[in-house]
Amino acid sequence: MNVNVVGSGYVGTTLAACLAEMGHEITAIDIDESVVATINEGRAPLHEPGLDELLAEHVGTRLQATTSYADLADADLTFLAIGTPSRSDGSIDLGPLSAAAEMVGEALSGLGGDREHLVVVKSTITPPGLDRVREALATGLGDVAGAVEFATNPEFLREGTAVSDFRNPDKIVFGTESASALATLEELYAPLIESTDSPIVRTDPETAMLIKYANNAFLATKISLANDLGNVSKEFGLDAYEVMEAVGLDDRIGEQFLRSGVGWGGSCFPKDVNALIFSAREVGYEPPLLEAAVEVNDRQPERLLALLDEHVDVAGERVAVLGLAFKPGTDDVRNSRAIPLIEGLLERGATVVGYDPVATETMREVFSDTEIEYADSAEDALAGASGAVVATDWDEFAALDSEFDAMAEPVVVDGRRIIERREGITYEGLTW
Ligand SMILES: NC(=O)c1ccc[n+]([C@@H]2O[C@H](COP(=O)([O-])OP(=O)(O)OC[C@H]3O[C@@H](n4cnc5c(N)ncnc54)[C@H](O)[C@@H]3O)[C@@H](O)[C@H]2O)c1
Ligand SMILES: O=c1ccn([C@@H]2O[C@H](COP(=O)(O)OP(=O)(O)O[C@H]3O[C@H](CO)[C@@H](O)[C@H](O)[C@H]3O)[C@@H](O)[C@H]2O)c(=O)[nH]1
Repeated sequence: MNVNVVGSGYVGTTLAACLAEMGHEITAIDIDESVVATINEGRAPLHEPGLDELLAEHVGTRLQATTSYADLADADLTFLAIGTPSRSDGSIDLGPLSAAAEMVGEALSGLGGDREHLVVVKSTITPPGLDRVREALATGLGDVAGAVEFATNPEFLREGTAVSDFRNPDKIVFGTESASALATLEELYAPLIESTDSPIVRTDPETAMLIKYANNAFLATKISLANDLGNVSKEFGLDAYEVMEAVGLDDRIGEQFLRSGVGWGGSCFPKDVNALIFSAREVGYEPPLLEAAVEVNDRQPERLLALLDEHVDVAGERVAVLGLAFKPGTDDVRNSRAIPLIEGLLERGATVVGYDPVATETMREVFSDTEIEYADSAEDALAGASGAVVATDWDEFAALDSEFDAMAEPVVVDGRRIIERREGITYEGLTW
């Protein structure tokens, strides 16, 4: 099939590359010229394992990128994979997605005769927000609004494992309004459905999106519950991981997403849980459990820093922050727990030196070189530091050993349970 993917971020680029791998002809559209140029060189515009290889293979044959919407109508369907960032009140900013929907509508307004086109929202957007996108699309389409169908197909991939998650989904959710739209999506995904046997959920566009929000809300709340229980374990002097590993053996609970520590970050959990709370309040419902999940999460960084305070007064001292990305395997620092940790250290008057294997450049957009220092290695970050705080569970941190010997005061506060306890360091963690 001939497919447009509008928006070439983590989701759009992964979708475009994986659909090309499935044999489809893909046009990736982004307003950012540098993103488009990078893709056309056969490289990913962001760090995502496996994506460079896929793009190198398919760009120039089945996949090309452009900033132009001009040829949109030549395709069978158009995905919208535009960001839906949070506003300060927790609601989502529908501006970028609505603007893109209107531009797509305008580009499709030349559709003539009996030609039909399907517009599929891949972005995460609350059910009430979908009407805004429908309206924006209809505004752009003008007279030919009837020739375009609307559907949703929420995405469940994780950053850092986006390509493998896309290739092996736990489920595929189609939110459609007609049998023909459903048939188009099933034809598009047929190679994936056949190769993976993934369950297909067929529903309406709004329910599909609530499934996405409920999924993320459940996972974020599961981690917050693990953190709440982890804090109780710590206060009892017991090992939270030993407890939760055993709890996770219950099939009804499951072993995943029980790792307690400094909390959840990223471009999705904080944004999506807050958007769900905001939308629920708008229709008159206060969701207490979701509010508590956010509150527990917001408190974890300060709990971690309090452990450091017990050992060192960091005012005027150098403190290493190991890990800047919100999780390993990505250069994304959106809502990374490293951010409140760095803010807390700066408030205490510390000189912060951050290190991350891939996320230094993205974190530089949050904290400039005048606010914090950036080191080229964990070893350099630790040298002369009077404390180290671990914000991300990169594998390489598990191998750190003699590097701690160069610290001025070897106090290591582990927010991710990744550092080996060893002689010569004072180890503190939230979980034991
Ligand atoms: N990141 C994830 O892991 C993930 C997973 C599942 C769902 N989602 C959802 O998918 C959506 C996209 O997320 P993302 O992380 O890929 O976003 P992103 O910010 O990485 O990428 C968005 C891209 O859209 C481009 N863009 C903005 N306006 C445009 C326009 N008018 N026309 C063309 N391109 C335009 C931007 O330049 C950017 O490259 C969000 O709603 C998000 O919640 C994200
Ligand atoms: O046991 C755990 C598991 C995760 N985390 C943290 O939770 C955050 C989110 O991790 P993860 O879910 O792996 O990453 P995301 O890429 O944000 O993926 C989530 O958000 C995406 C965007 O909506 C969804 O598509 C995915 O299904 C959903 O897992 C990170 O800060 C992790 O460090 C923990 O603290 N403990």
